[in-house]
Amino acid sequence: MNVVVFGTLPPDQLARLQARHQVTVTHPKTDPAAFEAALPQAEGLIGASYPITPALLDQAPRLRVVSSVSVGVDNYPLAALQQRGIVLCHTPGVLDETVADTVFGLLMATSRRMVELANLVREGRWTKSVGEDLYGWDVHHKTLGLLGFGRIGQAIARRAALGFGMEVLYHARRPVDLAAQAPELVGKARHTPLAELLPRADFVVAMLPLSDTTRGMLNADLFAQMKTGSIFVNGGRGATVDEAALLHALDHGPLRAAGLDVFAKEPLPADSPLRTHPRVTPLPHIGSATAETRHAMAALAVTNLLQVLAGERPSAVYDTRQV
Ligand SMILES: NC(=O)C1=CN([C@@H]2O[C@H](COP(=O)(O)OP(=O)(O)OC[C@H]3O[C@@H](n4cnc5c(N)ncnc54)[C@H](OP(=O)(O)O)[C@@H]3O)[C@@H](O)[C@H]2O)C=CC1
Ligand SMILES: O=CC(=O)O
Repeated sequence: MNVVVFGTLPPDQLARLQARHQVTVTHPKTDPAAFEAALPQAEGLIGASYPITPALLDQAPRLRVVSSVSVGVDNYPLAALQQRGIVLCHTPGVLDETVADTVFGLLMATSRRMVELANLVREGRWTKSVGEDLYGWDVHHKTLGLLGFGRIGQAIARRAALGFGMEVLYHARRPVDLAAQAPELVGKARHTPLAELLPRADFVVAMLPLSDTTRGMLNADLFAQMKTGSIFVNGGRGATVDEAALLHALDHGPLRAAGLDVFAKEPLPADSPLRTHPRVTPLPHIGSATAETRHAMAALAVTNLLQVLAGERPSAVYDTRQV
């Protein structure tokens, strides 16, 4: 069958596809015409970081499966896929611990001002012991408020509660049955209404998917409810945050600082104030970007695609009826 890769796969994973199917590798960000030219024959699509629109699906009448090399599915038109009976696969689970490491690292780097102080050393400004003006703030034994308590949120909670002695409050639409899903967090993480979580948390970490229900969810009202001097970290999706409201909360309170791995527009535009804000630690969307984890994601995405084209149930299918 005809498989179209959009983006790059590791050579061994590309070879798995080529052993079974006719494969066309395209790079739609730099050559959208070549990608679109391959769509009419495509039975499978595999790739990441490129929005697949209903108009693109219209050009792919033979398409049976879209396999994303990501866990987030906000680049895909869920209703249009559902209507056309096209299976959507993604990569849950294999990246949880790596993303949790990144997000917790970003939280620590932001609170302890590590990037700012590393720059001080690099720029030859380390001339004496740092004074009060450059002190950071403790992380251990503080209160963490998690927005989103799924696979990755729970992995962050384990680091916070079991490693750093933090109290963990979380917000999700439904409480999680900890005894069944995360017994190590029983008594250590608590489903908490936002009205209680936001004023109590020293660190608010958003680990939310982007959907119709979360777009712009972190708005001026929510930032205004956060504790004075708290730190906001976003590891989910940039568009869950109203960035103007975030900047206002940094400049006029209550936020002390923010650590951001994701932005409403990526790469971050040159004129975004978040790029140079002195109390923002920005990262270029590197949550899962380790050699091991990116390879595991590609391998799972290839497995998913091969399974669907073989008429089997894929290892990780996304239910496109979800919101
Ligand atoms: N920075 C990076 O590199 C990475 C970012 N991500 C992002 O992280 C997201 C989360 O991944 P993962 O943990 O695997 O996803 P899960 O689906 O396991 O968890 C999602 C969590 O968000 C909650 N949630 C969803 N909608 C709402 C809502 N409207 N209000 C409150 N809570 C909500 C869910 O609970 P409930 O449904 O009960 O509300 C659940 O707790 C991904 O979708 C992706 O966008 C993922 C990997 C890497
Ligand atoms: O942002 C990364 C993902 O896997 O989703």
